[in-house]
Amino acid sequence: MSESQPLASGASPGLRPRNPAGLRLSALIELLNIEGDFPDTLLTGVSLDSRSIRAGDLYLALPGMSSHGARYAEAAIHSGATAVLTDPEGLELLAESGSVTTPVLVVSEPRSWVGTIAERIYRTENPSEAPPMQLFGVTGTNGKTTTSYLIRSLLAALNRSSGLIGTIETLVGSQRVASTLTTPDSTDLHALMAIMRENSLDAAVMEVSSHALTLGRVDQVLFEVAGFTNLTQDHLDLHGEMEDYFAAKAMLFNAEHSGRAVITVDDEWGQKMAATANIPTLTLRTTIGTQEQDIEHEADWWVSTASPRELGWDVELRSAEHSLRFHTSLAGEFNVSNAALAVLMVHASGASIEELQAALDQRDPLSLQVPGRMQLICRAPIAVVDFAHNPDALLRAMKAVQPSPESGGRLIVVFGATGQRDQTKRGIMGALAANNADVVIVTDDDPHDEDPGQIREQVLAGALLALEESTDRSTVLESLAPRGAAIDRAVEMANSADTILLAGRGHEVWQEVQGTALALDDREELRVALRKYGFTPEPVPEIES
Ligand SMILES: CC(=O)N[C@H]1[C@@H](OP(=O)(O)OP(=O)(O)OC[C@H]2O[C@@H](n3ccc(=O)[nH]c3=O)[C@H](O)[C@@H]2O)O[C@H](CO)[C@@H](O)[C@@H]1O[C@H](C)C(=O)N[C@@H](C)C(=O)N[C@H](CCC(=O)O)C(=O)O
Ligand SMILES: Nc1ncnc2c1ncn2[C@@H]1O[C@H](COP(=O)(O)OP(=O)(O)OP(=O)(O)O)[C@@H](O)[C@H]1O
Repeated sequence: MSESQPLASGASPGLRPRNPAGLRLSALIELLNIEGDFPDTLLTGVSLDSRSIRAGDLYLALPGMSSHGARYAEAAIHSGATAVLTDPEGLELLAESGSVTTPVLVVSEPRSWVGTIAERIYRTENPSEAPPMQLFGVTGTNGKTTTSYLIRSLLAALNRSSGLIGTIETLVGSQRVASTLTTPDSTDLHALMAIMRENSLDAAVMEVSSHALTLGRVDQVLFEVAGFTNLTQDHLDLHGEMEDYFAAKAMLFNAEHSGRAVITVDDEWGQKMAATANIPTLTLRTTIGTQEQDIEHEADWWVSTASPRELGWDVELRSAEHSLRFHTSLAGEFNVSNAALAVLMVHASGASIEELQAALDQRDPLSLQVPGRMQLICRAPIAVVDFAHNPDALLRAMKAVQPSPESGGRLIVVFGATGQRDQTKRGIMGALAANNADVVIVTDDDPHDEDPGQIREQVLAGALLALEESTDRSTVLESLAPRGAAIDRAVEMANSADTILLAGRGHEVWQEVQGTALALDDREELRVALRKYGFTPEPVPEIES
């Protein structure tokens, strides 16, 4: 690859509100209930990352997993921080360096104060100029991004403006910033919400990751409606066990964080989530074709029919009293679930059935392209780029594009696994691919600092084991890197009846290898290869990522 750039790890969106109320240092000392005799000053911003500090900010020097923020206090002060809040370990580090001259406040658990402090500093000075917004929070292993885009589009069809905070991008009024995290740090999040209020947006739609819930990134954020998609294996590097992963997600369905919930109860985790939630909850069953007699009060709403139309679906969503019909252009049964959840979350926020039905009929708001999510790049062969990067998503994406036996086409899958993340999913994904595709090309995803060859070996080992155990599969297995070469190989092997699925990277345009970001966009690599072998890709959408 010719293009590369150093990674801006921990970089924040860096956007700030115009008129934050700020917080006096004396008021902060009172809030924290600590001693401190410093000249008073108004803190006008706050960050826990020295690289995004501005003049007049409070720098939060927190302990992290790889370092302690106190090590960056000098840089923060150089950038204009007027005070530092840290823990006793941070104080020791500052004393060792001896160069910090600004007021230093010390509490035992500074992380638990981040949300409160950020919320206070970024409160809008004159609330009448910034009316409150409705907040929507979506959590779950898969489907957060897609559901968030669908909610935003449905709100627009109801003439309600909204901002978006998620994996792909942050949309604030007319500004669009590429995201580095799914849910930003609490300090950035409160700043973004303040900007959205200043822009008089009616609502904000946000993805809430389990990392965010665990690390307190959504502290002091009260969602009007929280939604749950599903829970399947991922992120066990952080959470260890599925039970802990569940417990992290469950924090959202608590009165401290949310007013109401819509919970998909297709699997046992969803049912457990609904049983655990201590807020008013609507439950949703999205297994296609569920009938009223099957459901026996197990869910408030269910998908009674979903009929394929082109690549998407015509859907009927029912409750004991009501029904809603909608169309979505999104491929894959899982997108019926995402669309149904989006519709019910907007309903739970106050939109009536009649209003919703009119908007769904007149504006077709659930038909859109989410960048890198089941994105159709070519029709012959069918070539799709998808963000599936965990076992459940990969299986569902393969099922969604599986050629019919009559077509005579094969399914060719290209994917890899991320380095320095949940290693246990690698072999599982290899086995799933071997059992569901005709050709599997194992390649690199984001290896981060791990040896990419070793990651490929682990994926391949799972695939080989699955084939050994199978009596009737003759899947072709290849391992090829770099990723561009694997994509080229997939297209070289394809004929126009085949289907190619590039899974794992979706909208991503940089591949992280040993601290360097290499330019790599699956969609572009695929288009280049398709043209090279004489196929015709679809036109490139106006905004792709
Ligand atoms: C595992 C994890 O979430 N780590 C996050 C965490 O890092 P950390 O607390 O361990 O921080 P550290 O690197 O030890 O540094 C200590 C402190 O020094 C600060 N620092 C560090 C360097 C510097 O130059 N200046 C500076 O001030 C850091 O901001 C931090 O406060 O706090 C940092 C600052 O808030 C985050 O940037 C960092 O996210 C990293 C980049 C990350 O990749 N996180 C991913 C795994 C993540 O959060 N993903 C989820 C879910 C994605 C999904 O669902 O697929 C997400 O919401 O994005
Ligand atoms: N409801 C769903 N159930 C299972 N898989 C899904 C669902 N929705 C989407 N997927 C799959 O998961 C991939 C990621 O989808 P999406 O970006 O909407 O989820 P996400 O929760 O935001 O993911 P991440 O947290 O990794 O950003 C999709 O590309 C698709 O393969």
